Amino acid sequence: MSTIMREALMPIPVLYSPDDVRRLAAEGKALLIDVRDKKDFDAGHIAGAVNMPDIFTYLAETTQDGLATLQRTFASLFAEYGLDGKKTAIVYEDALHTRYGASCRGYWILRYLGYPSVGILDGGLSAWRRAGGTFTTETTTPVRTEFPLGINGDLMATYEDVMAALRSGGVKLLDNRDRVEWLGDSSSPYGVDFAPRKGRIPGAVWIEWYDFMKVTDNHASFRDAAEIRALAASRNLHPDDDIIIYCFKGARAANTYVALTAAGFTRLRIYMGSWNEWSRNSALPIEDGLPKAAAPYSGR
Ligand SMILES: O=S(=O)([O-])[S-]
Repeated sequence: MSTIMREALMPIPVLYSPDDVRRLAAEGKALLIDVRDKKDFDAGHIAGAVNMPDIFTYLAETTQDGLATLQRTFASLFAEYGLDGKKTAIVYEDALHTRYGASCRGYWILRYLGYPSVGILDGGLSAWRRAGGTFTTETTTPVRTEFPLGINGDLMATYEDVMAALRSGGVKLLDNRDRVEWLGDSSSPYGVDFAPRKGRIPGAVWIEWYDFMKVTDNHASFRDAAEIRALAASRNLHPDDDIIIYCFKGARAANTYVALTAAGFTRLRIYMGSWNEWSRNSALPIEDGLPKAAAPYSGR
């Protein structure tokens, strides 16, 4: 994709090309947010960027307290880093397919918190480098500001929403984790036994998150809208469907959220607690063993 994603179905820009980012930054209209680990950030980043690895590492819970903590934590971090509602927040990672969708998680969290203008560096630093973008080791000291909080609750699914979806049947569940997690051979990307149970949420269909992208010469970009719709349709997911996406902790889900939104899906939520939360609550049902290919949940 060459520049800002301009699908007619997606009027608000989400993906910003390196040129777009360079221009916005030069005009003082962007705050760049680097979601990589500190050591990677320290080794070289885009001038003016701030480092927020917590965007990727934070483990969310979707209880009332968990959501309140998530909102408080990130509103405070973003205030600390100078997000005042006027600047466009541009989130970036190494490449769209190498950090489990971390930049998309940043995008989604900012939208959930109601930030008015937020985008993702399309292709991450891989695209930036290819476009001749420069790097610096100099750090910027952000000026704390007031973060304009206004929760966009329609984007979030809680574990209770997922349970309600299992019972009512009207909502579709999309699991986009890596194959080993879907098959129940591993509980997480952090290790086979990082979480207490392996398997999947009953009735979910699976599309591995990588499949929404194409990779050429190590450079990942989202497939075009028609390909994404066709891929989704192969699992009976259609643009008007009410869909909850989950992964292990919401980053890959956010990457797929961006892909599906670009393809015209309008009723998407992310279950931000995802498998990390679900698998730790033994009262919540799982399907283990080999997938039954989205058999309906039988414990209504
Ligand atoms: O992508 S992830 O949040 O499951 S690590």
